Amino acid sequence: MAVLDGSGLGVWSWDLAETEQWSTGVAKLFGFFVEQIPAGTRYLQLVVEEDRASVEARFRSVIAGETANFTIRHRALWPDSSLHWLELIGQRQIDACGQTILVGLVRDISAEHLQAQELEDSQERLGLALNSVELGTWDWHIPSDTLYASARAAELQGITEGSFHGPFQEFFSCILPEDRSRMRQAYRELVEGQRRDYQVTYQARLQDGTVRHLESTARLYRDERGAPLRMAGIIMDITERVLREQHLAASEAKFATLFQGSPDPISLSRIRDGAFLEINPSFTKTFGWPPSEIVGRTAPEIGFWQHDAQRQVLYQQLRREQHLDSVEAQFRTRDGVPITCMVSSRFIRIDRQLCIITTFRDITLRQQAEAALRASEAKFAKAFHASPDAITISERSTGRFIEVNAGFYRLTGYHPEEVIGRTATELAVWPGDQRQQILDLLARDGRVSNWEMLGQDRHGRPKHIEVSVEPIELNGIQCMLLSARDISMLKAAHAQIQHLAYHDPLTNLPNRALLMERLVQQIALHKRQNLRGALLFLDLDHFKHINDSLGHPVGDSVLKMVTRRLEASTRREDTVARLGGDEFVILLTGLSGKRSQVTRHVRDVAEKLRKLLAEPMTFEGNQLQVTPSIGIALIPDHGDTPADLLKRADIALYRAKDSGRNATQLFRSTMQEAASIRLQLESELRLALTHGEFELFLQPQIDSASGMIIGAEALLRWRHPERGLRSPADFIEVLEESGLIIDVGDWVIGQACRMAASLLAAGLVRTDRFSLCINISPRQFHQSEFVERILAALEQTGLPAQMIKLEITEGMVIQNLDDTIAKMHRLRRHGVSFAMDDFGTGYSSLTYLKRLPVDLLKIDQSFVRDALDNGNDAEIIRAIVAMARSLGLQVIAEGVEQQGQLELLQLQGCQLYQGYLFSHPLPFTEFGELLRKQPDRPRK
Ligand SMILES: Nc1nc2c(ncn2[C@@H]2O[C@H](COP(=O)(O)O[C@H]3[C@@H](O)[C@H](n4cnc5c(=O)[nH]c(N)nc54)O[C@@H]3COP(=O)(O)O)[C@@H](O)[C@H]2O)c(=O)[nH]1
Repeated sequence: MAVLDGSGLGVWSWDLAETEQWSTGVAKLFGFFVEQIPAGTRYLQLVVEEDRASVEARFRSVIAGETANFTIRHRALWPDSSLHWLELIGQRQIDACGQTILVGLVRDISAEHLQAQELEDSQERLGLALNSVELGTWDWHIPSDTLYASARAAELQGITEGSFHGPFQEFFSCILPEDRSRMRQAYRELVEGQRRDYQVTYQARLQDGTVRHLESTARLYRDERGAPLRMAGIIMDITERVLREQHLAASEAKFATLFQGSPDPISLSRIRDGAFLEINPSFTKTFGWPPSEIVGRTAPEIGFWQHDAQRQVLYQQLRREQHLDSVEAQFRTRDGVPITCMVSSRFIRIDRQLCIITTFRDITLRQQAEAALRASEAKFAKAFHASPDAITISERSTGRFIEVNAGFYRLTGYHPEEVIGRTATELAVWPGDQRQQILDLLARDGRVSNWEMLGQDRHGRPKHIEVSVEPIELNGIQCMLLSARDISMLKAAHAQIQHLAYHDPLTNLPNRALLMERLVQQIALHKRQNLRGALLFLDLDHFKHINDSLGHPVGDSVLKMVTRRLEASTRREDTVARLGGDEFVILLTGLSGKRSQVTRHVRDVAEKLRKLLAEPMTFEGNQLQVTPSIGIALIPDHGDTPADLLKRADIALYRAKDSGRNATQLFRSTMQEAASIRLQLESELRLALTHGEFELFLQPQIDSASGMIIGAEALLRWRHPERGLRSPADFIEVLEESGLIIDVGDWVIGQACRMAASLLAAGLVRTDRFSLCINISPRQFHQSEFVERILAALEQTGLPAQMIKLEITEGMVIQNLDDTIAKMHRLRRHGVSFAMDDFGTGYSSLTYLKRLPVDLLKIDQSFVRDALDNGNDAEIIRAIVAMARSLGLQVIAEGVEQQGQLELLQLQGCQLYQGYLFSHPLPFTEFGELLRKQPDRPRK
């Protein structure tokens, strides 16, 4: 007992007969010496009042036999008022007397209790702290797979009945499958020592179906062998944070999408140093800088702003107002192109840096468009007021004038102030329903272009107007912009042109075009009505002579007189037309009856006309007589097209002329054949030129005094593939009439020059002793570039100009004397000389011969032919020779076939000659041979 007392323990016993025994130790444990405890003091009396009932209840339950052993903890208030915790560990026993007693050992557990209390307090505080941050705790005993989780942890895991005690799997059963493997992996790594801490986030699906985001952090404890023993950790609800982060991420994604996808340029720049942090693709597209060239640099560095002062002003405004909204500013692109933008800016904090986000809207094009619009409006106003045309703007519905220009005054005589507010109807500028017509056209086509109308001015004077109308909208009112041009003069001019196009200016008769139109109509009409008609093709015999000898004014008067006579003797329904020159056509229409009757009638008319025209005319006191030749074609007998009828009347006319002129001739089909043959010849000649069937023969010209060849005449030959060599006498006329003589003549000139140049080069001739005569046709000579052609041929062949002599005829000269003389002089200046061919057969006028720069006269062979028998011809030869001598000209006779003719010529003083007597025209090589045989031929 003393041992127990010494160790601070006491022994207490209580027999239920009310006797309690205390050891000294027990008394001490209650703060007394044992002798201080009065006899009969009960254990319960020393227990603090608050614990007494529970201690007693416990005793009673033991006594009642509910349990044999008991441990009771209670407080005891010591006499010094200090409170102590005691533990009574006892037992129900049966003593020797067979009585039930309670025996117990008492010890002071105040220190233990305090410790436990402190632990409890500390746990409570921890619990409170964890609860306050809503953390749950868990502790897993790994070997036994027993997990303890706080109520909060359990609640977070979706377990609602307070704290959890059970297997690990059960606790974490609510984790979504996709997170489980991550948790396992983290645990594995923890166990394997790859990581020190275990921290996983996962999602737990709660019973109501909602998902909660949780984060669990834990530590692993190992036993002394290092095997996993325990894992303890906390669970935290991070749902709000995750959702916030997700929201933030979504918002950032949205921002990034907007930033990247914005059609407007956006930049993000840092306030601290003004450096660009980011730009979007549209910025690059608009301003040209890629991010790599701009990020980290400032606007002034890259020269972004056109005016740095503007940048500073706007920055101050942004600071003041905290925003900039659609402010206009001027920038420059990477290439220095100025751009105007509307900018909007905001401050924004990114990564704890204060930045400015700015959006730009390029309005350069808009501004340009606006400027263009303003310019266009100004131009329109200028064009409106300065236009020579009358321009009006009027309301479409009412016709009221809103604006008119000065041109309107010029057109109508109305001043703008008299017009504005009034309608076209009131002013009667568009008589009738013409305005309505315009409106209808406008409704149908959307616009009116070049529409001809008849307007009138304020005095009622009619005007031909051409209008164009465009619909326009002015201040929401549908209007029309009408421009009107006075085309009265144009119309008159057009009518005049039309008249001129269809009439001959000299006689005012219908011309060929009008005749052809009328013919077309009449042919159709006659066909329908089974009528007949006739075409009389008429020309004046030798009219050219009148023109040439009496001059063009007289010729014109003759033509006018002929016109008057023709018009006077034909019906109104007939047409008298002039085709040109002295060619007239009379179209007789509406003839009925048999062909023979009509033929007779037409012949009579033609004969009457012939006689009428053949009557003398008096001009300025001089009497003149012209006779016509008339060819007749019957409609429809001689053709059903204008061209056929005209051609056949022409053929008949040709025949009338052929038969001696001053005659009328009705077309017959046999005449057509002759015309066809001529046509055939023309086409063959055309081919002959392209096929190279033409040749030049040379006929020597002789000086009878020396017997030497002093020149030659180049004469054309056609080597026909079937008909052999043909003389130009057979075809020269066709060449002339068809115009082919131009091309053939060119060939002749070129070939003659080549031949002469070749003879010269061969040393067969000398420049000063030989000239080659080339026949020139009237048509050739009258080409405007005739001189140039001759000179070109000389240049191409290198032939000295004095070696050619151009043969012209009197008729050719007389057609246009001044032009002829001018051309001859131009060629003469280059050394070309001229021979007058067939002299004596035409006018042989001394007057013009004196003016012409001719060198040689050729006596026509017709005089030479009969000179021996006909004294008259011999006399003519003598006169020509005398004339040549007096004019200082050379003279040569052609067609000399007989020695007698030559002697006569020599007797008359003509030494030079050409003719079969000496030689026929020869091919080039033979002519060369002839030259070679000359006794005194020039040496090279
Ligand atoms: N525009 C061109 N006219 C040319 C050209 N070549 C010839 N002609 C002209 O053709 C007409 C016919 O010429 P052609 O048949 O050659 O007759 C010429 C001589 O062959 C012929 N002649 C010469 N000597 C005699 C003779 O002794 N007796 C005789 N009966 N005839 C003879 O005379 C014609 C030459 O005449 P002319 O020109 O008047 O000197 C004729 O008008 C040629 O001019 C040509 O290239 N271009």
